[in-house]
Amino acid sequence: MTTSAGFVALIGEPNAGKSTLLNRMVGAKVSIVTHKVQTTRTRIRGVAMAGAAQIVFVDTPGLFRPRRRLDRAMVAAAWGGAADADVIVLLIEAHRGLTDGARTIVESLRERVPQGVPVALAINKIDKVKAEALLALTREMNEAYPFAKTFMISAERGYGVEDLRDWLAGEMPEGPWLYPEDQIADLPMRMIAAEITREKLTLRLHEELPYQLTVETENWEDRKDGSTRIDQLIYVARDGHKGIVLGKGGETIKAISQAARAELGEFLGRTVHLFLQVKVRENWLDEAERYSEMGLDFRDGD
Ligand SMILES: Nc1nc2c(ncn2[C@@H]2O[C@H](COP(=O)(O)OP(=O)(O)OP(=O)(O)O)[C@@H](O)[C@H]2O)c(=O)[nH]1
Repeated sequence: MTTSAGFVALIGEPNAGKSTLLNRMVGAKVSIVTHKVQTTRTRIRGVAMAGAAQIVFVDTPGLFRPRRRLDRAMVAAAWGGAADADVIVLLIEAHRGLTDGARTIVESLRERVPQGVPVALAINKIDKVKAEALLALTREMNEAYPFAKTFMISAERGYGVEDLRDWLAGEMPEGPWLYPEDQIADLPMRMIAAEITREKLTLRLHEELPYQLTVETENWEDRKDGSTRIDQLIYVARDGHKGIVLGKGGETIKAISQAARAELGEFLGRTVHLFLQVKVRENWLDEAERYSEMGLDFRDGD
């Protein structure tokens, strides 16, 4: 059997459905889906098998106009992933069409994609629009960029996802697999656990706050009785935020902890004891160490 393996970068505006698509192709929840935008901070990878081909997905943070330093690091990470990939998939939303944001990404594709790297277009959320609209959008997009192929999909419902995966499989360069077949994600479990807690925080807290906090898994202990103890630290930027995260009488943090523990337990298939601690770290947004833990490059003076 001739094996093949390679990297696929999924790019698109925040909320395009990258995480949903990745989860579907990989078949396990490694990337976090929420209704809020800009939730993906780290370059989360998943590995899908299609016949003799191994497809390693790089799920990039949403590409948007960078303002703050953290935003800029996220965008740099997103393009970093795309530049290393064998294939790039641009995901857009069918009902939103060629938005200003999508146009900006297309312009960047022209500038940044190395020669010979195919870019496929995946028009997602086709469950939201009529067929005529799709044809017009396909034409418009292909006039804007020479896409190697166009797919119409619904990541949520699974339409067209298999076609996309099979095509990607065919594009993978010949070579040995990069990961053992049974290993679905190379993302360290600690990071996944931190992402799950951060998702619960994002869902529970409002507006600005979630972007100013980060979660780290400090300790992981698989116990003999079949349970796992996980200790995590939640860093907030201000003293006032700590009170918000804890809530009255600790109600908020308790609810977050319960939700995260339940999901972690389901994910790991074992009983989880989760211990959360909130710490104020005024300058965490400017600390290099926090960035590398999120898998991002910290550029001083940016
Ligand atoms: N109707 C519909 N909704 C979808 C589809 N795919 C994804 N969604 C929804 O779109 C929202 C955003 O999806 P995500 O997968 O989190 O998007 P993302 O591109 O990873 O977003 P960021 O992490 O912010 O970059 C979620 O509420 C999904 O349920 C689809 O095919 N149809």
